[in-house]
Amino acid sequence: MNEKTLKVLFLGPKGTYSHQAALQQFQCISDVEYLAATSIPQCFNELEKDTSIDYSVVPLENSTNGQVVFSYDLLRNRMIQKVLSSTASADANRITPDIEVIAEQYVSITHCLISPIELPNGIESLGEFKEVIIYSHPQVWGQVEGYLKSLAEKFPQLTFSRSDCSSTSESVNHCMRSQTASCNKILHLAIASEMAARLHNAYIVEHPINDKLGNTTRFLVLKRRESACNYELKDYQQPQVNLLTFTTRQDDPGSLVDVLNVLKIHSLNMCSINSRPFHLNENDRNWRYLFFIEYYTDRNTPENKERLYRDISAKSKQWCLWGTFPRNERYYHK
Ligand SMILES: O=C(O)C(=O)C[C@]1(C(=O)O)C=C[C@@H](O)C=C1
Repeated sequence: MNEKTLKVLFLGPKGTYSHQAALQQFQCISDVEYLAATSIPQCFNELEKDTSIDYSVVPLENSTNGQVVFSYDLLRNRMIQKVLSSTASADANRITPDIEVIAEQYVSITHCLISPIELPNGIESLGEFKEVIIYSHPQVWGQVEGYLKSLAEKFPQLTFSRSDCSSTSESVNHCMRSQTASCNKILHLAIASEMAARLHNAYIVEHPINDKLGNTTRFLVLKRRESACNYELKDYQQPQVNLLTFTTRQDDPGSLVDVLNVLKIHSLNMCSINSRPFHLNENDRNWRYLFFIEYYTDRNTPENKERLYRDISAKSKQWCLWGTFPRNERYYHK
């Protein structure tokens, strides 16, 4: 039982997909205060700085357009900072980050084309304008590419432009404010969720407009490693997912395979691999990569965790385990 109100940070304002992920994650808890951050970096920074915040929910990847690079790079930067500041220890290659991943969440993405004003003929009303400016979060463009192309083909006389906002829900705010300040030949639209349209009293022109039905975004739930907060989702019925990042001895042939082979030796099944470029400092050379892998563990594997970690230390240059958390059953939904 939690005695205090849980404080949960998400990319705001209310009505973002991150907000939906946070609501899904903590729906079983009655006393939760949801706090809106203004950017993904703030979701990390505030959690680290403000010890009154218990959890933070951040997007990690989308089933249509892949990595949310903002989040990957914020994790990467934290590992690199630790590499630079860590002093020699018994296991010098192992880095322990200040934040930890405790859960994952999946939100089904149904994008809507949203207007601040009522359009009497729906989408056909666009023909009455000279210019249309569409606002959204940068991650969204790659999820609606086909739809925006067909819109431009349908209205060849119209000038379309795109403008990035800090989140989808913020883009609804933005188009409402811009429409009020704009001439009546320009229409300001947003791409966001139905919830965002409802919360801002805006009008849905068309939906769903994402190119792929079943489009889903995966979120991570973070906490400070030291935090004593005892809300935990230990679901041992599900396989446990381990998120690990590492750098390799890049000039040694086979150095990546050597790390991955450790999983094979310990009978561990890898379920994802990604990479991001990194520089240890400004003089560091280009084209170095930090790898993100996820692998499953359960009650029986690995037989010897300490041995696994020793083997990873021996084969990688630096590595860190961000967390071990249950596979969310929404992972399997289409
Ligand atoms: O802007 C939002 O609504 C968010 O929660 C962020 C975010 C993301 O960064 O991936 C989440 C889901 C959608 O794919 C688009 C944007």
